[in-house]
Amino acid sequence: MTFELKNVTVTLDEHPLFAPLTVQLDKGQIGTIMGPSGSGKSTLLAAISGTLPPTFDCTGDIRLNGRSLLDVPVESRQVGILFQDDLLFPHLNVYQNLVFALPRGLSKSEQRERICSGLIDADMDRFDHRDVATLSGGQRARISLLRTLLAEPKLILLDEPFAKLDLQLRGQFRDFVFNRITDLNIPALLVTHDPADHPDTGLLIELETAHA
Ligand SMILES: Nc1ncnc2c1ncn2[C@@H]1O[C@H](COP(=O)(O)OP(=O)(O)OP(=O)(O)O)[C@@H](O)[C@H]1O
Repeated sequence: MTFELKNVTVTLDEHPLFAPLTVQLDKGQIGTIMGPSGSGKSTLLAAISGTLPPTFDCTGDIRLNGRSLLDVPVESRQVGILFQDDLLFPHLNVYQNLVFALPRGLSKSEQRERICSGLIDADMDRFDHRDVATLSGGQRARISLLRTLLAEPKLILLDEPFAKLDLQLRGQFRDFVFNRITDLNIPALLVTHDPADHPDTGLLIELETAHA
């Protein structure tokens, strides 16, 4: 199995935030995590990406492509994250924002080729020198996704990435994201409050409150 959570929960002062979770996702499959506010959805994503604050502990096992991630440092996990706030660097242009994400060791021409082909794919081929502050919400969202994908993640985590987009843009961007995940053939976990975000072929995962 490509991605597995085995009896995973996150504890704060030894109290579990949610009931132990077991999930399996195959390549290209999207798991939609739903649950009440404060149930631990974002904290679970932080445990998977390796960015859990030290006040929390993670128990159980998290496996990606056959190996446990628990002892793997954050920079080696190959887990990409997309948030509802895009976190683009405001003082850099589109190209400069994207070049940061590329794997190390590429030549300048390889960097340019990957970025240009990504921009064409995002229907933004002449935007490389644009100041990110001048982009529309939908354009920012696509650049932000592109930045996540250029890092060649083996798993992608989506923390309410559609929440701030208006209804029409939301549907378009959602399709764009799901198509890229299918093309890359990597598993993805999506946190959302909107059942409409759940793809028909996806796996619905409900976070349940832990019993005392
Ligand atoms: N750094 C922290 N220190 C202490 N408690 C925290 C910290 N971060 C989050 N929490 C608490 O952990 C719990 C889970 O928070 P989390 O953000 O994961 O919930 P969520 O399910 O993503 O919520 P929402 O749907 O509202 O975004 C909450 O009770 C929250 O207050």
